[in-house]
Amino acid sequence: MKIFTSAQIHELDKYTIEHEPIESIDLMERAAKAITHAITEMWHNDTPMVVFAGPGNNGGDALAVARMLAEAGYSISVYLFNISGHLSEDCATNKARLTEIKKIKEFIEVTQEFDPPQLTSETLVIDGLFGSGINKPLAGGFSSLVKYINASPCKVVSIDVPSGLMTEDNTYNVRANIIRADVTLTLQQPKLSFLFAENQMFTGWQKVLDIRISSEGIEKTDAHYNIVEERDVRCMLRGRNSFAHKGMMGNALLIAGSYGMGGAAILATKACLRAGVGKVTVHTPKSNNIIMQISVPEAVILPDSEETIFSEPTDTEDYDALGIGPGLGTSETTAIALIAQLRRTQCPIVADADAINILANRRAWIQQLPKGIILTPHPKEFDRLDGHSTDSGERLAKACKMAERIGAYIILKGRYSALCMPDGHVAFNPTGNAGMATAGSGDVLTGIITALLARGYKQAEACIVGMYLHGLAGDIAAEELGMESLTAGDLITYLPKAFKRLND
Ligand SMILES: NC(=O)C1=CN([C@@H]2O[C@H](COP(=O)(O)OP(=O)(O)OC[C@H]3O[C@@H](n4cnc5c(N)ncnc54)[C@H](O)[C@@H]3O)[C@@H](O)[C@H]2O)[C@@H](O)CC1
Ligand SMILES: Nc1ncnc2c1ncn2[C@@H]1O[C@H](COP(=O)(O)OP(=O)(O)O)[C@@H](O)[C@H]1O
Ligand SMILES: [K+]
Repeated sequence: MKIFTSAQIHELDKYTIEHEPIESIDLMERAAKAITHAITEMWHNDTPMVVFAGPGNNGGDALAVARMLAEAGYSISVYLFNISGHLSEDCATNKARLTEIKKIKEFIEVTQEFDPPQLTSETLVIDGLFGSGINKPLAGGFSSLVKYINASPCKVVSIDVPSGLMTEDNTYNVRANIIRADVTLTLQQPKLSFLFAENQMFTGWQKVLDIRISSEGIEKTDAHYNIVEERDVRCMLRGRNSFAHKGMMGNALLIAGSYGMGGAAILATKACLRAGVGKVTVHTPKSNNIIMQISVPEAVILPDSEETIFSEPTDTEDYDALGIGPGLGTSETTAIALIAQLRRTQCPIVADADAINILANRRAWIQQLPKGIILTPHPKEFDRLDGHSTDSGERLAKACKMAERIGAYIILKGRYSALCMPDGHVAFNPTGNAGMATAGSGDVLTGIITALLARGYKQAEACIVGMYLHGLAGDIAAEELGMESLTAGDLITYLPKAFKRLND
């Protein structure tokens, strides 16, 4: 699913109006119907409702929704903020339509002074102050109103966007002046900023309402941001030839584990095998040899000459992919070996965890990484690599720049892991859940992506399929076990079911 910027949303609106064709006011009516329907499904008609409408089309939506709810028997008070004396055309039309009907409890047009109504825990506030047209942080009277609503015990449903939240970049926004909604009913597609962890407190529960924006327009518009969908992943999955033998299914090399962190190597190795690789070899310190042999008898172990750390690069000629980093440690010897390893490796690489931490301590090296390398940092690891970011938006922008600059695929891990590609595009992964916030989950992802690379998936596909399968395994595990007790090992156990669900 493409995620458009507010400028693109505005253009697509216009495209739909021209090409469907549909009058602008009728498109607003369609949106309002969808919003009203969603509200009536969630709140009974004995809920007292207060609508706050702004001067633009978000306010227009709110006025149309107020009319529809009043006609459905809800008790509605409406405050329309017309401070500058100018309403958008469709907002003005909806004001006229609203004032024609008798069923509204009260309609107040605020032009100067505003005496806020009491908002009790029974009240539902419908927030239609500002939507995708906001162009600067809220201030003055609007910020006071937002603070008043946020401090009240009422429930809040926001139309399209919580008022005050920018659809993309909130780095310089004033967080106290953004509505904290319980529910956000967003039109057509989630906005980019909804995918960032720190904005969940503003959007609350999100529901996307289809308002039938021109599919032709959507098709024609290139989006930098996409949310991966199951059908995309199904198309990318490779089948198994019935004559397949292990030599055809990829030969993977993992370099992982140090003394005390052998578990990371075990998790990555097991995940690699469960992701369908033909053969996996694990280069790990001597002290892990027996542990590995016992834990993963399917793997070949290549013990390092050192007892407790990775110290010498391996020849990669025979391998189809390298996964490096889980539990590796960051000692000086390991750092030198890692850099030598990256320098001599010819096959596709995924570098995670301590491999990233080592690079963060030697930033000059980042520029020399092999083209097409996959890096899988969590937010802290990325900050170590590229400096502190104020928020997820800034971090994503930096990751995109780095991916372009060094020709890498960077997966910024999180609720919606973001794959930043060298061509500037970003794919967000929708699967996964909070049960996966447990040590070792990332090692499992590294194992999966290494396997897919070894099986011949191109970098972008390996990342997209890998992220999706990893999250889906977590979702199926959570369906059966609940989130609380989930461990990284469960992700491996449920990987077969994830594959099966996608293959069926
Ligand atoms: N395809 C779509 O997405 C559709 C969008 N519609 C609605 O239209 C909305 C967008 O409407 P608009 O583009 O009119 O924008 P908004 O209604 O979000 O706000 C625009 C108005 O707010 C003013 N403004 C912006 N930032 C401000 C600030 N910080 N302080 C004070 N005033 C500020 C602008 O000057 C303008 O008057 C969407 O959010 C949605 O609710 C629907 O009506 C129909 C279809
Ligand atoms: N709340 C969540 N929702 C979805 N996925 C999550 C969530 N928390 C963690 N994950 C996933 O789990 C993995 C955690 O990786 P990471 O932080 O590197 O863990 P570790 O270093 O312990 O292996 C990432 O792939 C991330 O996307
Ligand atoms: K809003």
